Amino acid sequence: MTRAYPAFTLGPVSTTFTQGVTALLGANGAGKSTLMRRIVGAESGGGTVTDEEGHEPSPGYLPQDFTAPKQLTATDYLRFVAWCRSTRRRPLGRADVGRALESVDLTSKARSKVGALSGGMLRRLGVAQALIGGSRILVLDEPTVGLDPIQRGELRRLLKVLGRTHVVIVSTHLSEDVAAVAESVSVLSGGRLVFDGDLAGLVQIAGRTDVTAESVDLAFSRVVDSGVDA
Ligand SMILES: Nc1ncnc2c1ncn2[C@@H]1O[C@H](COP(=O)(O)OP(=O)(O)OP(=O)(O)O)[C@@H](O)[C@H]1O
Repeated sequence: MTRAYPAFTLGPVSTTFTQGVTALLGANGAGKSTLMRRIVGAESGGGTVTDEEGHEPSPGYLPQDFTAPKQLTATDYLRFVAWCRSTRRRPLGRADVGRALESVDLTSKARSKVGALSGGMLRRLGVAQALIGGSRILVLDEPTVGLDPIQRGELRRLLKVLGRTHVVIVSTHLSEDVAAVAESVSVLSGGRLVFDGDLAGLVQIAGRTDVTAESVDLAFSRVVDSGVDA
């Protein structure tokens, strides 16, 4: 797929995402959010995105600038999301909201106002809204950014759990996130895919077998410097 802005071009990017967590790694401005918006259909451009049956998917999406109305309770907000995503064939309601809150470990905050949630909880609420509708594909744009180490740890654990049942595509520029949660990595540089494979294959590029933030950093620098398309 492609997307051209006046001063930036994404792609052509051709890749396949599978069940588990794939980290989309890249420096600021590498094109991660643009690629994610193309995947979820929030941005037009060249090429197509299809699921395994060849249909256009409707992934659950956590945008980078996720917010929710502060005066609503977590439940009321999610019920509104469920109502928006309901179709005649598939009405969504109370049970779907309950399941989404449980999945992100926010059941105890169901009646709390959005404005009273911590940054980490708000981000988990963002993941909960992405789960409403039951898509197997989750596209999460920098879900750990701005969180403190404890909140980041909680979110990483959540991503790992979701990766057991979903195709989770998560963008980050933190090599710690990649080392902690990803099975696969797609590295973007200047709008081009310069690595696409499993985490062990990425660190091998730096001559390493250990998966740590340091080995990921080293390999990331190598693939970005080489600039060879994946
Ligand atoms: N709507 C737009 N119109 C014009 N240019 C855009 C638009 N959106 C993004 N860009 C440009 O495309 C490039 C890639 O942006 P993008 O937000 O996809 O990168 P990113 O890797 O997600 O960066 P970050 O990590 O900082 O969020 C940037 O140079 C940005 O200025």
